[in-house]
Amino acid sequence: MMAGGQAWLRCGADFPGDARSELLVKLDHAGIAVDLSDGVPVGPGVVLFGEPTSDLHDFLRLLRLRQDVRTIAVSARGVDVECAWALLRAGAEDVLAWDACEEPSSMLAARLLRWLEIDALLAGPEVRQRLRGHSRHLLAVLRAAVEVAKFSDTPVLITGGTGTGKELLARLIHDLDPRQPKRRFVVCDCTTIVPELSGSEFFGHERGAFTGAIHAREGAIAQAEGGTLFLDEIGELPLRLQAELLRVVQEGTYKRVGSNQWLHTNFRLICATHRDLITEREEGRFREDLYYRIAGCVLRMPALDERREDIPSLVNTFLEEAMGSAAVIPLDAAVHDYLVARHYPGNVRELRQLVMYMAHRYVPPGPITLGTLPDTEAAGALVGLGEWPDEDWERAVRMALAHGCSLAALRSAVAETAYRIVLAEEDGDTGRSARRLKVSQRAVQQYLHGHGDAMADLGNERSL
Ligand SMILES: Nc1ncnc2c1ncn2[C@@H]1O[C@H](COP(=O)(O)OP(=O)(O)OP(=O)(O)O)[C@@H](O)[C@H]1O
Repeated sequence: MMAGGQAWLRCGADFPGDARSELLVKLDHAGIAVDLSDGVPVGPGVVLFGEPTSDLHDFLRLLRLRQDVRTIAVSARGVDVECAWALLRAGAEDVLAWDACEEPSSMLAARLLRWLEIDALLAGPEVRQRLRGHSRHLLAVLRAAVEVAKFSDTPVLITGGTGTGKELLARLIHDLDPRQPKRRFVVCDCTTIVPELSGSEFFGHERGAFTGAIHAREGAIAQAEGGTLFLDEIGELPLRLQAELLRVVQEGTYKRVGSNQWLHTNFRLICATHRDLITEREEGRFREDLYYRIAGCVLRMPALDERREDIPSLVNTFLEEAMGSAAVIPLDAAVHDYLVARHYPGNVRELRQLVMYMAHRYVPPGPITLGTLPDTEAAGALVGLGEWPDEDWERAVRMALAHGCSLAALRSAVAETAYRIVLAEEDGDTGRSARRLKVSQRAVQQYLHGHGDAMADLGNERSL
């Protein structure tokens, strides 16, 4: 028996018992321990159902809120396409019909084993010590990155704003690449490419190829042979060089500038850009054929504002880095709340610089207090408050009113959203959430209780 790990299984009363038993035997043979309890699922798992009821959809929606859960929904009989899409939208990662598959239990075991392998890598130091954060958005990207690194050599396109960690992610994909022996990770910044040198940075050149080419030189493509070529800011590459790069990616051949000899090459290509290449393509600034060659797998690094729950652990990481100690220095509650709520146009890089500055101003002992923040931050905080509620807020309220929403329903929708956001950002800690929401801890617990009940009910096989 091979070591597989643990998965969960929930089974509706209308799913055939013999199929369920067959699956349990298969998972056992694959080395997967199965959690059949009524508790809240953790990790990868399977929900077996006869009819796609609204309870099933609610169950999937609740699971989707948990970043560590991935679900395959399996119907006893064929599901129509519309129903399959609805289940995917609700939160399932895959939908199968038991009676339409040749070996459904083998398929499920193989998929769960793959997910368990990815989760084990995600939890390992190679990933966790480099890219900090545990938000749903970040974990989804990391999972996809681990999968493409380990199980394919597809070209990867990483998109996202400045400072979101695109280069960090590219290096991770290179390091997880199982190809042996390990070759180089070569970075080529497309903003620094000089078109007049005909891409000599990429292709290399022969001696005398252009004025100033005193010696022959290897380009980035030759240096990346057998390894990874990381083309940063690919959206800035001039159109003429895009055509030359296309041939390299398509045919695996290139010529050094000033040479007639075709050379063969083989490397993993990872590109990054802060631009929207689809718009660039539509507006004629980026070649469509090149886009499809480089975008085998597109990974979007989320902005820090989309994953505020990662801010406390990033702050700790940067404080440790700045102070050279593993001891966690407590943040004053006001500093914590300010850092979590602040807007970060420069994303993680901006947060890192801010924390580095605070570490340098901090005088121990005791927590880090508001006075440690740069003076410019206080001015920014006031501007932020003055601008709220803003146009987006008004538009949302107007829409809700236009749909006939009552004031009571609006109030409860706002409260519901605020509870959800703060609980996610505070990792479910009711004390900290209560403090931020300025309500009693009991109120937060009651909110959770209402939702927890739904989760427990839906986790119960009798209710499916
Ligand atoms: N998840 C993370 N955990 C720890 N540090 C991070 C994380 N994401 C980004 N950083 C840090 O933020 C900084 C910017 O990261 P990186 O250079 O990878 O971003 P980028 O998206 O490539 O930026 P740019 O587009 O401006 O080149 C680096 O100091 C990096 O270490």
